[in-house]
Amino acid sequence: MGHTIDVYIISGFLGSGKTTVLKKLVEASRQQGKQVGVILNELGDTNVEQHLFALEKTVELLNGCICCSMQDDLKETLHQFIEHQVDVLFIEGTGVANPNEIVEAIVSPEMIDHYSIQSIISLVDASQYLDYQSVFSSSKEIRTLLKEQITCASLIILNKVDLVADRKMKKVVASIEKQATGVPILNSTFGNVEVEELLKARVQTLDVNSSKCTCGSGDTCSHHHHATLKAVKFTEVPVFSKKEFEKWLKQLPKEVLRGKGIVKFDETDALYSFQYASGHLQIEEISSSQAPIIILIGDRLELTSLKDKYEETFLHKLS
Ligand SMILES: Nc1nc2c(ncn2[C@@H]2O[C@H](COP(=O)(O)OP(=O)(O)OP(=O)(O)O)[C@@H](O)[C@H]2O)c(=O)[nH]1
Repeated sequence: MGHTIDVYIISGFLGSGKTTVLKKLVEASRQQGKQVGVILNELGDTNVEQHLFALEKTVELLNGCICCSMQDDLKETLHQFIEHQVDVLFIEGTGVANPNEIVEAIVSPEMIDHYSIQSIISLVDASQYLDYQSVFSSSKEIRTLLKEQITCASLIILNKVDLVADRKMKKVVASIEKQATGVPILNSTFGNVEVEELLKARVQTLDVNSSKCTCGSGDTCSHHHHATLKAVKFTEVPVFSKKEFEKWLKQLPKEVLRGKGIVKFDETDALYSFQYASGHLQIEEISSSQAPIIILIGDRLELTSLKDKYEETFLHKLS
């Protein structure tokens, strides 16, 4: 048997910190002299984070989820990476991906000799976890999905602990431990855990039909969770003042769980990438030639009213 490519699957709900951890993994592997491959998957048809992995062999799979509707694209991409001769491949699923389905593609007869799964790293947003688990503030689809991501993991990174008080943290940890017995859990802020822990080989033989994965109990995994989680994009983007942009984000309905994109502000000529997750906004200047865009992702989004409100707020600037 020839060269096998080590694979790491990075899973976790919307905004939990997957890309933040992926950057660390890529950097560490590069420093070890490895040829790195990256597969990025987005629900929408645009990736606003491509500038982050400009040095890597990166394939973006857009407009669907590689765990279901894009399984064929994932397989084709896996074939391509065999030709590319990379040493290590990182696969970041969408925030709504079921990692078990990605595993299945990799352990398929045609791939199994070329790839070796090292770890399924699941990010959990400690600041939102209890809300997402609650029947009062979250949908059944989200609860099921979170459970799948947690129970299929070989390592859980409990991220965003900086946003959580100690008492709440205890509840979060107890709940996760109950769902993922024996799976190591590492607390982190901005994915800051020992990189050796992230890169450790934690998957020996992977039985995708093992009872450990809640979704792998049969050969049909229903993907009803994707039906309610949607991405909406705005491509007509005005030049904002930072204040009005923040104000608009803050008033979005609670169904909007995640926002990201590229915007311009009238204070400067620069282009900015923005990330809106866990109710927090982060803005970073970027050098990119991408056109401004705003992407919102959420559960049962009322697309028409979101669009109307956007136009109502910014119409005077758009024309
Ligand atoms: N306060 C805080 N913010 C964090 C932490 N980790 C990541 N973030 C921020 O949360 C936002 C989302 O992080 P990402 O790494 O893009 O999350 P993701 O899981 O890739 O998000 P999706 O694109 O929705 O799949 C970014 O603004 C990050 O800088 C953390 O530990 N604490």
